[in-house]
Amino acid sequence: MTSQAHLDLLILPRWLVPVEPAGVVLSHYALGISGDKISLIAPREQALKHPATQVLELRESLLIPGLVNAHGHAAMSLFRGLADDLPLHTWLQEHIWPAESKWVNEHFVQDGAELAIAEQLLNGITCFSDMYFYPEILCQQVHHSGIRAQINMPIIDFPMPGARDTDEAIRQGLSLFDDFKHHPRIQIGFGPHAPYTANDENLSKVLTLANQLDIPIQMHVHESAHEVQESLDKYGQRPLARLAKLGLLGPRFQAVHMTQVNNEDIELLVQNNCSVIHCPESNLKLASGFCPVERLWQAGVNVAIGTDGAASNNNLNLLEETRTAALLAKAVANDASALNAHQALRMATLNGARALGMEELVGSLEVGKLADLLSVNLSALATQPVYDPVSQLIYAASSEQVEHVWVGGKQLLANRQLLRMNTQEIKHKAMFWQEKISKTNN
Ligand SMILES: CSC[C@H]1O[C@@H](n2cnc3c(O)ncnc32)[C@H](O)[C@@H]1O
Ligand SMILES: [Zn+2]
Repeated sequence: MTSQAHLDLLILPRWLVPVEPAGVVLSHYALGISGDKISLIAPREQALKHPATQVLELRESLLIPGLVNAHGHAAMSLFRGLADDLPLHTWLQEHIWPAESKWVNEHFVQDGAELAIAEQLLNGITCFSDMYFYPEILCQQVHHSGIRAQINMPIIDFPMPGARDTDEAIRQGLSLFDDFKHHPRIQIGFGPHAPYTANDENLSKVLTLANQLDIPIQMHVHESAHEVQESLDKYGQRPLARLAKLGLLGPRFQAVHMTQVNNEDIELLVQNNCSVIHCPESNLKLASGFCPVERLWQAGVNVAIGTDGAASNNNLNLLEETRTAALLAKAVANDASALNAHQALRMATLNGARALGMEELVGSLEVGKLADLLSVNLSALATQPVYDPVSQLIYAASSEQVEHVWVGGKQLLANRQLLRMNTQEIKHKAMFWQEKISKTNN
């Protein structure tokens, strides 16, 4: 587990959980970073023989791969708390879509994305996937903040902020791809919103281009029973079966939500090697339904975790989301052994990276992978004593215990301080939007 490169940083945590191999907890190991990559994982005493520019001793901390938030709508953080306690369709059609058509512009997306990126870094998220209007603005924010992201070009059958129609949105997606195809931390994908907002013709166009460019497709699918019934009435098919017939399903297809799942759906997901992105808190809050995580996992489907937007969650806290996923999986499967703590951590890291097509780059602590990682300080009373640090992380820790975060070897959070972002400024901008939106909404 070593290479001969000079170490820019040697981290000495109390525990190191690489995630791959599965279930391993290394005690008194060290991790070395050279440039943007992990170049050493070795027992502490052996690692200390390597010269390093900087050595960081973390006596009571756990080092893990960066958390991957596999689905969200970053800019919607500015709508956090605007419309609560509503079912999905009322929330979306009577509150969120009207608010978006009124408020969403480049400035909104810039300020909302900044707020979301800061919150995500504070919560140990090193990579996120997003689907929202003005994706070019989000790309700029990702570039400046240092975080990693997959940014999916939104496609929807009606006019949306920033694009008059689908053809314009697709053209913008192609130019975004051109602008960012060599960026070290940004990957572009397509984000057709949902089966009920994308017609066959537009989906076929997206598919052709995604195949040509070899880029992913992320879509809300089977989020509610209502969606499935509407599709049966209109097309005589469940949405997933319709997407399969159109040829959309494949290893680059990310089905977000999947709360309505029968055996034929599982068969389609397995045959096509699709990923499912589970958003338990959004599904609970909007009363959308329950994703059968254990059945999917047992069938061999790659299941990752997403927060969804802060307007339906209402935070971007992947550690909390993972805990909810672990607890909910047990209740849904009626089996306390479903989704154990180690599997839950894998879902929040390596499975997320795999869903986004980044498995070769990030998602686990392995020599040669990019140095996307975080330390969690387990010294708090709430995480004592430590029999198994992964159990403490998933079932007991708060994200306030996330202490340091690195993306591509660059430290972005140090002792809970954001190094490249100004939290006061971000807060003031959020308050400005809240005042502006409240004034006309009341
Ligand atoms: C095409 S940009 C994204 C679009 O999706 C909306 N949205 C946010 N959360 C959800 C959800 O859980 N289901 C369906 N649509 C959602 C968002 O408001 C944008 O309009
Ligand atoms: Zn969503």
